[in-house]
Amino acid sequence: MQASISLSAASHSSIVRSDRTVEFISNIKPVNLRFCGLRREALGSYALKRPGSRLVSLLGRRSLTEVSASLSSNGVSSKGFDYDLVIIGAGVGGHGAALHAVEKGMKTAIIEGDVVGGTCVNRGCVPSKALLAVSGRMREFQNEQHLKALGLQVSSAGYDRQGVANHANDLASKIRNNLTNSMKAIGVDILTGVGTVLGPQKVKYGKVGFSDNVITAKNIIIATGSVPFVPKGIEVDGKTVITSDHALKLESVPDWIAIVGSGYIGLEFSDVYTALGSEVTFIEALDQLMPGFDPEIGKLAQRVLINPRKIDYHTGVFASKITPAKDGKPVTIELIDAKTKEPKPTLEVDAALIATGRAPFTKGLGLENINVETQRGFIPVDERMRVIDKNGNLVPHVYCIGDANGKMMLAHAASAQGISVIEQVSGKDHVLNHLSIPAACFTHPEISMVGLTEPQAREKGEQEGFEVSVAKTSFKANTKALAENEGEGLAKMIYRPDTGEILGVHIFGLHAADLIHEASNAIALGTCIQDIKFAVHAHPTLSEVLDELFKSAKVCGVTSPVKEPVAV
Ligand SMILES: Cc1cc2nc3c(=O)[nH]c(=O)nc-3n(C[C@H](O)[C@H](O)[C@H](O)COP(=O)(O)OP(=O)(O)OC[C@H]3O[C@@H](n4cnc5c(N)ncnc54)[C@H](O)[C@@H]3O)c2cc1C
Ligand SMILES: NC(=O)c1ccc[n+]([C@@H]2O[C@H](COP(=O)([O-])OP(=O)(O)OC[C@H]3O[C@@H](n4cnc5c(N)ncnc54)[C@H](O)[C@@H]3O)[C@@H](O)[C@H]2O)c1
Repeated sequence: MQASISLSAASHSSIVRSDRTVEFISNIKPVNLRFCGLRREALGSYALKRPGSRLVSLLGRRSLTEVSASLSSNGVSSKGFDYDLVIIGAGVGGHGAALHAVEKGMKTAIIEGDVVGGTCVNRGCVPSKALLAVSGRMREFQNEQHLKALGLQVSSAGYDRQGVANHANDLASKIRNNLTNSMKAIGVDILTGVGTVLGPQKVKYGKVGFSDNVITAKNIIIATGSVPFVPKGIEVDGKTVITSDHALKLESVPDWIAIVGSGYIGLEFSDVYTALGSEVTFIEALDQLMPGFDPEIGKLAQRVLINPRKIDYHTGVFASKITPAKDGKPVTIELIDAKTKEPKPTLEVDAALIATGRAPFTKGLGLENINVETQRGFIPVDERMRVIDKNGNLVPHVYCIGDANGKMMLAHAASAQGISVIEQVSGKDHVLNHLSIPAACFTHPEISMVGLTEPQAREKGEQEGFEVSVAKTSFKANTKALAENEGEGLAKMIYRPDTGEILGVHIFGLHAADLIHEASNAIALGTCIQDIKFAVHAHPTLSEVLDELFKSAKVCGVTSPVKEPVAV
């Protein structure tokens, strides 16, 4: 990206928060702009033409000179402190908090003990989605019936394992660089080493074996994330018994792999491995596969994502001991019944992927210095991410966000929690509604959800004395889905018929991960069904699945507040 003349390099880039915004900056070019010179007038005139843009909101509040000055430096710290904010951990949570803090004028530092980007960028969302992009195409190219229905002929589908692995690795490097540059450009101090809390406003950091640096900060955010959880008795060798950290490198594609745990990681990797030719055996401790999903969606997902594929499964069993392959012997998996603890027949497979959840990473953090005890490893926080000590009191000026607090182990939740904390420390009370945060599993087709499942909603309804209704629509009636020959899918909304409040939405089908946002935004903004049902959707699009869903809900006897018509 190029620097501007009237705005400094730092200030120009400071507007960059995501790839989309980078594009937006580049898109300014046609409006009176000669790169690499983003002239003041150009920026001003563009800003006026695009109401609602980030530039307009910045320029609307302050003069361009002020914006330029404040954006080109990383704030000035409050009196008596080295920084306004120190963040421990430069994963997506820490990154989201850092960017928002600088925008709010805070002098900010972020401490990272390993590589910038944390789990999501280096060992999670990013490389896994690169592998899933490949598995989606392989699946399509191998599906003769599907191709025939579209009138297509593909002679044969194949892949180069190292090429696929490189795609995942290259994507992670690219996003890691973007993340690092976005912080450097706005002057966030990226400090290298392990961070340890010395007190509510004091942190040390440094490389092991070197002398420590002590810094003070008005506020501290702990954002140290998580690592794979490996149950007792399971020996990981990184080759034949692996976690997602190893699997993402795709060093091999085993003929037969057991996946222990059928949550997000297990399910996404089953999609990757079966598309690349492996046979999969699921081992799941609970009585059903995908126990975290809405049961009806889970059932449909099993019918489409499990049963027709080379996948078998054992539910209600624990993997009590797993021994890696050695001296020509296969991987052995000893199983016990999850309830009775009776031994079950031992499995012998080529490899095993352990996908049994994640453990918070709080080692060496110095929590004892602020009188904090973890709970099952997680750092206890209240609804504002304020850390709670072992006596139940709030630790002043210390917050914890992301996987380390265990509220919702998702990348965008970590980042949203970080932004929420910054809002609070800059004087605006803010509580994040976790029931409005969407989640998605990127299988083919995808699964997405927001809010409560049907059983959770019914339980809440019983406790609080309200009725619960369910509306459903199928992808089979959607023109766009049928044009793509992808009519297998269901959208389901759980709602209150008395008020029109949306309690939860679950989608299984093509691009479900993108479709969920209309519902999650409605929940976040408190939009009721009787209002959203009049919103117009372009035809033919998959979004009409949700349009149908909203229209098919039966909200009784409620009228929304009358809104003044908006003149256009
Ligand atoms: C295979 C896989 C796929 C995933 N896919 C998705 C997905 O598609 N969508 C989604 O929303 N989520 C996904 N997740 C979950 C997502 O990756 C996490 O929720 C997210 O990374 C959490 O962010 P965080 O900032 O809390 O922690 P992390 O990303 O784990 O970052 C924490 C950082 O802190 C550093 N650190 C730790 N201790 C210290 C210390 N004492 N001093 C200095 N630095 C320290 C670590 O090195 C790390 O860089 C996936 C996870 C996995 C494993
Ligand atoms: N697309 C996404 O958003 C995405 C993708 C991957 C991971 N993640 C996040 O990463 C986290 C970890 O994912 P995950 O799939 O490892 O965890 P998970 O909690 O989603 O699923 C773990 C599964 O393993 C089972 N299990 C636990 N111990 C077992 C044992 N000894 N034997 C047999 N089964 C056992 C559990 O019953 C559960 O079904 C999740 O919280 C998720 O939010 C998100």
